[in-house]
Amino acid sequence: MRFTVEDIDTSEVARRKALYGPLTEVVRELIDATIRTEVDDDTIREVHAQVRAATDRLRARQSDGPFGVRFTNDGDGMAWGNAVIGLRNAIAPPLTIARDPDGTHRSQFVLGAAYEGPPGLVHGGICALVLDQILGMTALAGDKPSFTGTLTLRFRRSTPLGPLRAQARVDRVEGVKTFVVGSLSDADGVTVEAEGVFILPAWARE
Ligand SMILES: CCCCCCCCCCCCCCCC(=O)SCCNC(=O)CCNC(=O)[C@H](O)C(C)(C)COP(=O)(O)OP(=O)(O)OC[C@H]1O[C@@H](n2cnc3c(N)ncnc32)[C@H](O)[C@@H]1OP(=O)(O)O
Repeated sequence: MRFTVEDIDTSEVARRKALYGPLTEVVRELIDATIRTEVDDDTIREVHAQVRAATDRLRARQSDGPFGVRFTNDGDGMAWGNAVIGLRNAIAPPLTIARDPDGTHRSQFVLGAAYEGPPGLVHGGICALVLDQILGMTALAGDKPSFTGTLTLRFRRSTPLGPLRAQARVDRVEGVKTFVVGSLSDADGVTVEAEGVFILPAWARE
């Protein structure tokens, strides 16, 4: 499992964020444009070649696997490949998840064309993805890992593509198990309710 420490300081983290963040954002836009474009065939073929060439340039030097979750000596966490919050992951919406003083975690975000299931609606698996992340981050206590054991969803009504909110809070802790509840909402209220059991794995227990 790739939890690693990188010997870099906060200013180097900031430099990398400024470098990779805009690249990820433009690739994210490219995904949306690829779904929605109605330009002519020749333009599609030209852009295909340009994107192929750009991809080959990036691949000229790359890591031999996923990004992993890296920490700096200053304790900064870099989950930059994460499918929901990853700074370097263009398929991440991405979510910025804030923690209230009472421990509730919240996020406001927009899901566009890349997250469609039924027409105009968010794919159910994407609802699960977002809720797993926010419930999982809510379950984290200090530097202890916490893995999803069970995630239960109730889809109360369809979730429209567009601006959304998610929130989560710890319901209770029983030994190595943290029970978290949360929801996904649109402007009219809750669309999906979630309950999760997050577990400190045996290999991480003292
Ligand atoms: C800003 C950057 C910061 C960086 C910071 C990192 C950020 C990065 C993001 C973090 C947020 C990630 C949010 C996504 C979270 C995932 O996506 S995690 C990935 C999906 N989950 C998995 O892959 C888990 C796979 N399963 C496993 O690894 C193991 O089965 C588990 C769940 C760890 C449990 O195994 P175990 O440790 O051997 O557990 P075990 O000792 O048998 O049982 C312990 C207790 O749990 C119960 N239990 C066991 N399995 C289950 C289960 N599946 N369901 C319910 N209860 C269970 C047992 O009954 C037992 O209960 P008690 O007897 O204590 O009452």
